[in-house]
Amino acid sequence: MNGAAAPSGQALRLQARGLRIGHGRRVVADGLSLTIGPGEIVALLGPNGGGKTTLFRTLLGLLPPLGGQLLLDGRAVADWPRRALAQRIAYVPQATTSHFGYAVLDMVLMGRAARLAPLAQPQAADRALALQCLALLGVEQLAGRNHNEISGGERQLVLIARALAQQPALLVMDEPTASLDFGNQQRVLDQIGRLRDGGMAVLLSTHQPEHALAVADRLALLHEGRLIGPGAVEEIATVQRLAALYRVSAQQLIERLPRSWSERMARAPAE
Ligand SMILES: Nc1ncnc2c1ncn2[C@@H]1O[C@H](COP(=O)(O)OP(=O)(O)OP(=O)(O)O)[C@@H](O)[C@H]1O
Repeated sequence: MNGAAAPSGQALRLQARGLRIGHGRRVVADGLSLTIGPGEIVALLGPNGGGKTTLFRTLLGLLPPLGGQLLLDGRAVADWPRRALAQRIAYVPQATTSHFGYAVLDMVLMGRAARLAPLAQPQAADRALALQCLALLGVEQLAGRNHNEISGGERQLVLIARALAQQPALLVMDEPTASLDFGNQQRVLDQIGRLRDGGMAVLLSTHQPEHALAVADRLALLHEGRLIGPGAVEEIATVQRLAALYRVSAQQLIERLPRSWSERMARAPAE
């Protein structure tokens, strides 16, 4: 990773133990345990409605855990001041339009908020960094455009640039390649790999198992309210497990996945 969006320099460890997640009294998943630390990419696969976003929002302190333990560097996430948390963790949500017609550059500058003194305005250096982050995603030409008047894929890239401008130690990305064309999917995956190489921790969800294979150091499956893993990709992604996860036959799964993926899974231990 070049210097533009280098992590803040502090090592980070996010740890969930026996976590129960959900909305109000509605439990979505229970008994979830995972740890993520510097310089690794953990990918999460799961069906629609399986609880990936709910888990991410809980890890980010945006939803209260319904049970279990959630610690950032040994301290409960709920006890971290929001500003300090925002200096450590950035979130790339699924792309949506905003009610306000912000310019793209201003959207990215919002990523600097936790790094500025309270009520301070962004400075030239913040603007330069924001532009650099847009350039990393190949969309610096959008800087002056209205955020609501760009395409869904462009918005996705801008949201990633905003998260990079935050210079987090952990980047949580909810389906970062959804709505991107083939080339931009590849460029975003390459960029995520460079962030990891630069020491950032990355937790991402995807509906494309081959993307997890391409970048993840460890893989987890969120299946019927339980977390399988995180563990080595080959250990976790067996044909049987993925077929059950997506409710297809093993044959359908193998036919649909790229050959590189099915060959790698073929080496996985049988269940
Ligand atoms: N705000 C909410 N209030 C109540 N239930 C919710 C809320 N948001 C999501 N849910 C429910 O929680 C469950 C998990 O949803 P979640 O969005 O976490 O799944 P997901 O794995 O991210 O799905 P997708 O892959 O479709 O984005 C679903 O049953 C969903 O209907």
